[in-house]
Amino acid sequence: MSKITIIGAGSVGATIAYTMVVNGTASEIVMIDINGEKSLGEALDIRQGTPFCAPVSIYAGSYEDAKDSDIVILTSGVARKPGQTRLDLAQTNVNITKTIIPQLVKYAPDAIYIVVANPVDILTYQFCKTSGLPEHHIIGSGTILDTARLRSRLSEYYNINQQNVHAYVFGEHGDTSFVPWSLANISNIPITQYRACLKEDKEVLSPELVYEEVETYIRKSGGKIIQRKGATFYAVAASVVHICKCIFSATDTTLTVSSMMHGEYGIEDVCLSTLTVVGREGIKGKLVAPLNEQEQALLKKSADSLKDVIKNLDI
Ligand SMILES: NC(=O)C1=CN([C@@H]2O[C@H](COP(=O)(O)OP(=O)(O)OC[C@H]3O[C@@H](n4cnc5c(N)ncnc54)[C@H](O)[C@@H]3O)[C@@H](O)[C@H]2O)C=CC1
Ligand SMILES: CC(=O)C(=O)O
Repeated sequence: MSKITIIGAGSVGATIAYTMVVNGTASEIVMIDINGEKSLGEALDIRQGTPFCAPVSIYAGSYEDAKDSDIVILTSGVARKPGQTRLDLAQTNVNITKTIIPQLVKYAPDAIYIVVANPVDILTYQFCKTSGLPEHHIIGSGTILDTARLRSRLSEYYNINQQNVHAYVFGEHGDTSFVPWSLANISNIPITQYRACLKEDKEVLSPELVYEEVETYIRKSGGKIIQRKGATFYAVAASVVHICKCIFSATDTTLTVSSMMHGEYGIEDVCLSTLTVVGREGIKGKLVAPLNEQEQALLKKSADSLKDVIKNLDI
């Protein structure tokens, strides 16, 4: 038996719920939204497809229904408008989260929390600082989505299975994110050497991969999708459901998710994404993977940029 509560039944919350039902991720899913009609409608629509899925109870509820949840997912908030940065959203969504935290802490004090609403690193920090819950139970989805975008882009470029691509996006889920290319490899071959190892396909891969272009593509992906269809929700839903699966499977898994820094890479008192081990109890630890000097400086820059935002917020 596994119970998940989703706060916010908008595009992201509803798509997470749907993805979970189709994947059989949980046996009970509660959807809570300030707009009760919306959560009722979404839960009903998803429920009517359940005869074709693994048994699941999915319903719209109130905070009381979050009781005994294993995982609570926070997607409530205002979404980015075209042209708006994630940080522009900060105080608005901090204020929304402020009203929600006391109710969640009251009914689901033992749950593992996954923060998805933006700006995700700031809201994860707010959750850590103000909820009183253990930090290892608070996970921001962070750059798991950016990492998925990177892996899918590299797999397209090299025409290779995404699962063979091991590359990560670190830092803020936002404009100061970056790829530590020194860690990136395909099937254990450092990415810088991979092209030279290819025998037949080199000509279809020209021009050569330009790392900066890939990073820009990743950073701009969310904004470009929002411009085209108004919101992003499929890839983030797949990413969040993957985090839940890692938790339920109790198999320790490395993910780039956001959590409180405590001196790793000399950074503290801010939440951002580095390689993190996630297991049944939430965050099990962080891997301080070796970064070169330039990468360490980029991580520090990302942390400083988040701290600059935090100091101007009323959390
Ligand atoms: N971390 C990530 O990788 C991603 C984060 N997001 C973020 O997720 C959030 C949700 O995005 P969408 O679902 O597209 O937005 P949406 O506008 O479709 O849904 C937000 C939902 O939150 C609800 N809500 C607002 N205030 C609430 C409150 N006080 N209590 C309960 N529910 C409340 C609204 O009624 C609405 O149904 C946004 O902040 C967005 O930027 C979106 C995509 C990726
Ligand atoms: C909306 C957002 O944060 C993203 O798609 O990256």
